[in-house]
Amino acid sequence: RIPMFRPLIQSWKRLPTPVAAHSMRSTSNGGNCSLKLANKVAVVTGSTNGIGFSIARRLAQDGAHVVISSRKQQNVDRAVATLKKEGLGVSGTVCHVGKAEDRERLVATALEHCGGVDFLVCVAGVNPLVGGTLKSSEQIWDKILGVNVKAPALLLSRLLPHMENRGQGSVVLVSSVAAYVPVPRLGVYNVSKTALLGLTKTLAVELAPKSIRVNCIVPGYINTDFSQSHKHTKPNSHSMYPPLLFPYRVGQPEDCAGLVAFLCSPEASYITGESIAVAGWSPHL
Ligand SMILES: NC(=O)c1ccc[n+]([C@@H]2O[C@H](COP(=O)([O-])OP(=O)(O)OC[C@H]3O[C@@H](n4cnc5c(N)ncnc54)[C@H](O)[C@@H]3O)[C@@H](O)[C@H]2O)c1
Repeated sequence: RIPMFRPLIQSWKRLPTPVAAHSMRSTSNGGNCSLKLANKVAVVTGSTNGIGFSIARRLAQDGAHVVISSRKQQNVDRAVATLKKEGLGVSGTVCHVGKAEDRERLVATALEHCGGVDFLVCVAGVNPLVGGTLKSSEQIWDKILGVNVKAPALLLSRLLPHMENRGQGSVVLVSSVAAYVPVPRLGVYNVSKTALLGLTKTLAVELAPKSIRVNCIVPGYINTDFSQSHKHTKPNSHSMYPPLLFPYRVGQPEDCAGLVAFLCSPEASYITGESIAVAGWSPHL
């Protein structure tokens, strides 16, 4: 009825209903057939450490083949070896997401090993400067926006034809609560993570006709190397940060991984354009 929504409605008709999603789980196809992401392929950027590694492990535990990537070969080798030892289906390649040739190699690796891609999870993110927005050089702006915002969109544009071929797909971006409550001295980083909320909404609308869902997770303080190096931004250590509702514990990478696994699963087949906080806190309060 409303022309703007017609492509969305048409594409939703092609998404599996909850009943169809349930029957997908009982499809018999190899040893992992009972796992909800069996026969699926996931590309995860920034996945040799921290939140990305935990997401890679969880998607693989749920039956997906996961293509691991980050900037250094030795880190990729270590992450792949660790997960293979756990009996999980993973492969890997070096990919600095800010480099076009690395993004091409990541796409090529996924296609070579797996023949297609169902999920893209963009975890890689940087904050090379602790300082105010207006004190940031053009180089800093380019680096932070290039890696955190532009790279997920450019990588997805290369993967899109291969995701479309699979019939349906799921993309998950990784923002930060700094998008809702700017952390003082993380100026441009705050801006980049806010931009990801907008990118999520725009891509969700643009890709719905292709049956690809786009959602965003919004971590709070999660215990990783990255957060250790930004300790001064920890909640409750700064009066401007919103109070945690679960002050007795710190967020763990696995808290993010569980949500990503859900967003990629058939159970989330009617969810798109959402940004969900994993923060022991909610921006809706
Ligand atoms: N840890 C937190 O408290 C927290 C909170 C909010 C958001 N985040 C976001 O979560 C994401 C992951 O953070 P983390 O805490 O797991 O960090 P981490 O430092 O533990 O891991 C980051 C991973 O990204 C990789 N990486 C960094 N730059 C890259 C690049 N240019 N190309 C490819 N890979 C790259 C690293 O090699 C590493 O594997 C980031 O986008 C970060 O902004 C983290």
